[in-house]
Amino acid sequence: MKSFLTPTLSAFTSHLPKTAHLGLLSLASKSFPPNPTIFLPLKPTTVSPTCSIRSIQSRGVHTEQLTPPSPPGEIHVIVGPMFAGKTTTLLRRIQSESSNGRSVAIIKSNKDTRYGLDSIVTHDGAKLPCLALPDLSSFRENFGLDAYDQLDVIGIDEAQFFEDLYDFCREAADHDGKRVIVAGLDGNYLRRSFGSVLDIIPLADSVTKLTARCELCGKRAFFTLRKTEETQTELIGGADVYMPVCRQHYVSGQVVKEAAKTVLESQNIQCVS
Ligand SMILES: Nc1ncnc2c1ncn2[C@@H]1O[C@H](COP(=O)(O)OP(=O)(O)O)[C@@H](O)[C@H]1O
Ligand SMILES: Cc1cn([C@H]2C[C@H](O)[C@@H](COP(=O)(O)O)O2)c(=O)[nH]c1=O
Ligand SMILES: [Zn+2]
Repeated sequence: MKSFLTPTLSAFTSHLPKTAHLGLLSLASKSFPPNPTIFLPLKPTTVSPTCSIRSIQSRGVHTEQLTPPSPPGEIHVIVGPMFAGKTTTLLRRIQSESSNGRSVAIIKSNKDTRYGLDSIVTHDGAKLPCLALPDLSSFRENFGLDAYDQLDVIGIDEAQFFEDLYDFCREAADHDGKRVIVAGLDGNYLRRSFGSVLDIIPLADSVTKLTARCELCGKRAFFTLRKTEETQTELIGGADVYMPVCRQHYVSGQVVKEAAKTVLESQNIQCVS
């Protein structure tokens, strides 16, 4: 049977290097040499159509539906507890893409104000410039429509804070041909799915789950224990509020927290009565 998905239009061009977005790239290269070389925009090569637009139309098929998008992009997801090296891994991959001559940009949530809004910073202090945004849908406009078109790779840090993660990643990779590298927490302090990070797993080319070291025994840590009493899901903080723990110490840590809560509550009741 003949497939309707056979390439038909010259828009199926080879995946070519694009002009770098010099603004961000030159900023980035200050922190991460070597500087990528200048790109010469190459002439797109075309694939001979196997059937014309008219022949498709004459079969009563909407051409817009068949108009091929940009060459397919990719989605790579990096998850794990806090202190596992997610941001470090994201920075390294972005740095490597940039060194290979690709135009890159990094987005983080503007909810995380720990290190200012113009850079993403690891727990070790390594950093790269970024755009801090309330949502991902505002990225194209903030970044500039032309600059967006030239972009090859988009890094997203603190992905758990973006509600529109799924739609953005799907559009950027499937339609706009971008390579999207996403880093975020898969689980919150209660080990429940956090934001939309797990929702994008079915969209992903690759998923990397990193581990930290348990702060109490040094074994591999898969979870993040909140050390404080707060119960809201989103609570910005670092080692002052959270620690990475193994399964055994997550369970015992929660037991200790529950016991402390019970004691405090009973003391409050005694004080009031
Ligand atoms: N309990 C901890 N407190 C502070 N820093 C830590 C702790 N455990 C590990 N680190 C440091 O944090 C680094 C990872 O930082 P980062 O890439 O920002 O992690 P993530 O983005 O996963 O939170 C590790 O290489 C280590 O040096
Ligand atoms: C577990 C957990 C974390 N957060 C916050 C705390 C930090 O601001 C970020 C995670 O940063 P990292 O780069 O992964 O170290 O998320 C939260 O709001 N709620 C939680 O349950
Ligand atoms: Zn442990």
